[in-house]
Amino acid sequence: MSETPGIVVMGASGRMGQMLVREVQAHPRMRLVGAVERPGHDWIGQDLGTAMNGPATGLRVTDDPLEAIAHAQGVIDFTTPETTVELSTLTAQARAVHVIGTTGLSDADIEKLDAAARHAVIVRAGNMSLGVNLLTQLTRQVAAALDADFDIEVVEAHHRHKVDAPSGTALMLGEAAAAGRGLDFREAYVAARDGITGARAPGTIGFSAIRGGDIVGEHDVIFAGAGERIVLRHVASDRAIFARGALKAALWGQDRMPGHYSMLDVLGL
Ligand SMILES: NC(=O)c1ccc[n+]([C@@H]2O[C@H](COP(=O)([O-])OP(=O)(O)OC[C@H]3O[C@@H](n4cnc5c(N)ncnc54)[C@H](O)[C@@H]3O)[C@@H](O)[C@H]2O)c1
Ligand SMILES: O=C(O)C1=N[C@H](C(=O)O)CCC1
Repeated sequence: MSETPGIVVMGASGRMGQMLVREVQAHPRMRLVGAVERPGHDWIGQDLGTAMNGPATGLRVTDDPLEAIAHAQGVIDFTTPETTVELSTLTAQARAVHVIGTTGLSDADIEKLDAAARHAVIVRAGNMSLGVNLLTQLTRQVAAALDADFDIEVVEAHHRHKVDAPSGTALMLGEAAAAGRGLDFREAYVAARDGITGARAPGTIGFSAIRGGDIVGEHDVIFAGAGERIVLRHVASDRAIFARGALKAALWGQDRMPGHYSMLDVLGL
């Protein structure tokens, strides 16, 4: 294992991309060796530091992931499902650890990631923060402890630019609740209610999404019974929590066998 693995940040100009660039640059045991953006983006060919309105870094932003990954040990990828799936074959060929924060992946996308993970390490989570991963474990425990008289609802809120719903975090929490209660997640899942919906079906897990302003990410798991209600809540106020989790995953993955891992593996939860 390299003492200071070379890291590529995909989607370097994005909300998470810029946060990741700063965190990797500040990390004592990592080197930033590449920054990738989509073809046609304004930043392509520019010095990364200058593009971020700071001092020059000597690293040019590229639209060629293959070139960027060639000398990297880790790739941190918070982009789009299409980009993430395409990238997974390149990271697998390069045997680089692929840390995936991208959400909105379909089942078919995840199957493709599983195939890539036969050759290299993938660490993927809809939320890379310690707090949310701990909350998934608490959610599972509470769901297991309460009987079916407590209805389970997941409510999430994010900024106005978010393109997928329910959030990756909400899905993680819902899956944990389903596992705790012994439900089939797909059968339990109810994501939209509008009009005359009829009374709440027993054994379901409902999802509601709020989008607005600059909300970083808020999640409530509600267990609503007769006469009482338990609410498990996580509030993110700084995207750095996601970036730091991703860096931890990139380091953790360096001496692992190929496989498709989660943040629970990284954090030992
Ligand atoms: N897992 C987590 O902890 C976590 C936390 C925050 C965000 N996310 C997810 O990360 C993703 C990105 O979120 P964001 O808010 O940073 O979005 P964003 O739109 O600000 O950033 C995405 C970046 O990816 C770039 N991109 C798109 N296609 C590309 C390609 N082919 N090659 C290289 N770059 C490409 C875009 O140009 C953009 O700069 C979303 O799916 C979001 O849900 C996950
Ligand atoms: O800003 C986003 O987009 C976020 N996406 C993740 C999700 O879908 O849960 C994590 C929180 C922020």
